Amino acid sequence: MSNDNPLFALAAIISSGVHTLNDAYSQRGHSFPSLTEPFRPGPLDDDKDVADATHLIVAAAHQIIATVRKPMDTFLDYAPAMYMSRTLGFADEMNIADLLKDKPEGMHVDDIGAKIDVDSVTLARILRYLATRHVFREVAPNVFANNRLSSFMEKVHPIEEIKPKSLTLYDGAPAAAFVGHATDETFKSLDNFSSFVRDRKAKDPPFKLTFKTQKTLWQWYEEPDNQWRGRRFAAAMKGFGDHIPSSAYIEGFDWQSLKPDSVVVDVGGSLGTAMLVLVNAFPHLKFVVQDLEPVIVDARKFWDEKAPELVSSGQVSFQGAGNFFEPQVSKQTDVYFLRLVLHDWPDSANEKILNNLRAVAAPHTKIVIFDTIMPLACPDEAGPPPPPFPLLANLGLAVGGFLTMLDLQMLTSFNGQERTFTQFVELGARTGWKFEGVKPGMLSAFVFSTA
Ligand SMILES: C[S@@+](CC[C@H](N)C(=O)[O-])C[C@H]1O[C@@H](n2cnc3c(N)ncnc32)[C@H](O)[C@@H]1O
Repeated sequence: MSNDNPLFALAAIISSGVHTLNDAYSQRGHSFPSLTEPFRPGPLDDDKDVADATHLIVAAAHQIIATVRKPMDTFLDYAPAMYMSRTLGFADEMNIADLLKDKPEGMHVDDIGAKIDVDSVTLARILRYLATRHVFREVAPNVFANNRLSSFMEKVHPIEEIKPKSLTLYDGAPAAAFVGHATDETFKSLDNFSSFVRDRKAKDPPFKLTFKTQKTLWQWYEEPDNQWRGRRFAAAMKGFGDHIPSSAYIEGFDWQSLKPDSVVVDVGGSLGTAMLVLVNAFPHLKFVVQDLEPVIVDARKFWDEKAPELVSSGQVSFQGAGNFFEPQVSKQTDVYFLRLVLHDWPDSANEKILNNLRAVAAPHTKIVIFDTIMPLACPDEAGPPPPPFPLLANLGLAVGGFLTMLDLQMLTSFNGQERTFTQFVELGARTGWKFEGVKPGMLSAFVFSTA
């Protein structure tokens, strides 16, 4: 069987990847987690070899489906993908995963429907749509149970304590938080996606057009009725951040080279979760978490719980007056750190943010930017090494899938974007920052010095 043949080559990638996963788990005395059972954290969840093999399997499996399926069948799947968003959003709103928690035998739709006051026949149709796509399981006719995917949407609070729209509803529940965020404010914003893209002069993103506001998403989250949504967004961000290995932050910059008591300012830091990694690894440094005031209120609470001793010793401090479009209040800082900040804004806004930092920089100041690098779907000399034939250069759904989704999410919510390597370097050059190097990864670390 020739591996020049795309179908055989894809099948071989899947087969070899499955062997890698199986070997990795059996060497640890485990079997690969079952899709049927609820999610439990496992010893290899963050293992790099497992992640690499998984990427290849996912990229190849998706490509083999696109190859063998009749084109019309693929469009019948892709075009109505909104039902996936809507049914997931519904399951989250109705806390169905929480209702099914610890019930391996499942619940009949009559009982679920009675609990959430929804017609059981319609409910069965919704849950069957999801179960067909491996979210929930239909264990007997009209009886549904959690599986590995649906259980991952459980919230932390017991079902009887869940109150819709409460501030802490999504704390510690990143999957539910992401589902809620994507299927609520983002999904609604898509009503104006096409008109925004077709209007070449448009500055206001679909989000502003849909919600008829001049506020940014961040300012909108500060409104009393939306604060729970802002907190939900922070929970989703934290979940994403937790998937980035600590080594990415530790190795992304030569922190050890900084003198004792050097100051690192986390600009637009939200809760400052990235600083939690750095403060433990580099206790000779001081850290300041900067954001808008309401966010800093939450950040203080987060640190008071996680590491109160670092707050009382002054090693970690907070600045609520950290609007990055105003002159920077922490002047001549050693390092300004920006994680997933620049992708929220168009180039013009990024120029203001970086110019404001440049205006108060000392000659030795560095900026460290953690953001994604947008990979192309075709071979690219500036990109990562090419994957095995016939996979797409960005590994299709496995890697490019997330990044292209995030890029459109940024466009929809903020008129922001994920940027290519060259776009970052040029942005620095336009704002007085000289590119020094990049450490590529799930989040890449760009280092710039004063030009
Ligand atoms: C995508 S989040 C990234 C948060 C954090 N850096 C992280 O990686 O978890 C962007 C952050 O920018 C903050 N932000 C938005 N507008 C801001 C402004 N004008 N000044 C300072 N921070 C702002 C938001 O509150 C939010 O916490």
